[in-house]
Amino acid sequence: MSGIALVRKPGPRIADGLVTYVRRDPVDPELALRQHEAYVSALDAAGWRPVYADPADDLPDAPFVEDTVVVCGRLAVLTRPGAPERRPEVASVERVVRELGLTSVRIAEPGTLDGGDVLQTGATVYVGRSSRTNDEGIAQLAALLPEREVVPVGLDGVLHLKSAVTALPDGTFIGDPSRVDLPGLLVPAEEAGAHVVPLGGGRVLMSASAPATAAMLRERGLDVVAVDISEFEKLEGCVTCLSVLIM
Ligand SMILES: NC(=O)NCCC[C@H](N)C(=O)O
Repeated sequence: MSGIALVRKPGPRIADGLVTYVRRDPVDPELALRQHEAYVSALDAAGWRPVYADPADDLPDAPFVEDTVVVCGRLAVLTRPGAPERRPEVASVERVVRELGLTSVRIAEPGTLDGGDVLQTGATVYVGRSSRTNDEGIAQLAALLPEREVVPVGLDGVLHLKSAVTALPDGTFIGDPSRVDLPGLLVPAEEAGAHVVPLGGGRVLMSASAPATAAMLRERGLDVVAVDISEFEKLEGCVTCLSVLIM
């Protein structure tokens, strides 16, 4: 597999990132930076060349780049994040996607959309109706992707759709049926086991905090690469939200 991994380094204010559904735990910015480097190295080793958005050290949640852009083929849909304090993250991501030659379009007020709510699999795009993503944002995304079927999904008690469910390379959903309104879920052994980044072929990236789920997926024949992202998990981040993979 070869493509680009859009990422952004965490800054010194990472510990001030938003928390919504979890209690605030202290975050170590130095450790976060080292974990981020290892995360990027794992993507690079799997053939995803890192491209960095400009540092945004005054924006604590800026390393969670996934929320700012949804890439579908050569189209980059710049989001309008549901949390107003995250909206200034988008401009620098717009510059990068333009430099990469993607066509960029945007979600406009009063729509809100976080990329963490968007799960693409085949020709279907599932979008979580969350505290960050509203119906107007979902309608705008659907209008921007006329060749895809956009399916809204109800959520309960989680930040984003992909906090609760992702898709394995064969299209099987892995996630928590008590949190997300989707049928036929493979239930992970740990909460973080719901977060899988397909890296190409049978290889997937997962958090080191889901070892039993990793074992389960290895049993299914997948090649699991695990990375420790504890500092980002304290801020409700997961392996999916730290990058946007672009073919
Ligand atoms: N896509 C994601 O799961 N993003 C995680 C964002 C975490 C950040 N602290 C936030 O609340 O926006």
